[in-house]
Amino acid sequence: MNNVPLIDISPLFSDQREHWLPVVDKIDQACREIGFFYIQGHGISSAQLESMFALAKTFFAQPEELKQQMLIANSSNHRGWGSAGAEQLDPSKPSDWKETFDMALDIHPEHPVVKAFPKLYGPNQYGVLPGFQQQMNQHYGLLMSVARRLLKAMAIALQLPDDFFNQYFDDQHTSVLRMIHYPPRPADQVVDDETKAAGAHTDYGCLTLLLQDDVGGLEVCNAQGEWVAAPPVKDALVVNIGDLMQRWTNDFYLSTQHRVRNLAAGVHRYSMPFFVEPRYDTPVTCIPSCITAERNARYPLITSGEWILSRFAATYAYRTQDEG
Ligand SMILES: O=C(O)CCC(=O)C(=O)O
Ligand SMILES: [Fe+2]
Repeated sequence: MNNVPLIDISPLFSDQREHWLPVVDKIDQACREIGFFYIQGHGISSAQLESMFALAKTFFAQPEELKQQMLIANSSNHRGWGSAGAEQLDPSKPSDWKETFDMALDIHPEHPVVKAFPKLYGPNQYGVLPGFQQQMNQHYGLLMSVARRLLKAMAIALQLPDDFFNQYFDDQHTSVLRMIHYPPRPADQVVDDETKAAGAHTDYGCLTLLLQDDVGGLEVCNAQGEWVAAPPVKDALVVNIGDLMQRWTNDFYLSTQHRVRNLAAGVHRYSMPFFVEPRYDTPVTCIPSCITAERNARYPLITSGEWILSRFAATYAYRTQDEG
């Protein structure tokens, strides 16, 4: 597959199962062949998406000292603001140049689930921007309802009960809404052809729903190892499979590498990935329909939370320091 397919998911709003099935097939095919697809007809309005870009611009334009008060490194559960350059280990080889903001379900520090798993659950850090908390939470809810339809479609495709995945997305799921700002690099940074705005990686969780602005630069590595552009499509979201879903499906659904090309001088880019991740104690073990005559189960049982934390530890220096 040398392009990222576009799927109209509006039939997933029907309560008649036969309307779902053609869309289920398209999603299933995209997940197996490239692990990436665009969705249209997802029900989130153009005005809502525009308002989120406006919010991101206002948020990241706040003074540095206000953003410092929401520093993600001060959060035990990975919420808040991360500065551009925080992960800059070798200044002669500039890597990702982006600032970020992460939020998820906000759970009181005294709640038992926070006591049990303090690295994934707990409060958000929103700062002081008026209306910010409310708007982020509203958008989080809208994205989660799109994700639930996709998870149901995948359950149908994989011959599971309709709510198989959604049962793990109750009031303790760990999905994260992230806003990203790629600012222009400082003039003294030396960049070469290999420098990317976001280096090649796979996502950790089940699915990612990405909203990107109209700058472009997102690229996806297809099964033949070729980098394919995933340019902005107005009002569409880009959906991709993450490592946890690849593992759950015994490598039938592909968690595909992707990256963002380095930006032209002076250009700002904004994007918003929504990382769809189930509750911590979700048992992830090979789905029966993904065991075939040619393919035994490839991975032992793991909980979603253990998996996500192991991937975090490999990525964020500030987390590994205190984890030894
Ligand atoms: O900014 C983008 O378009 C992609 C971001 C991404 O892949 C990620 O944050 O995982
Ligand atoms: Fe990603």
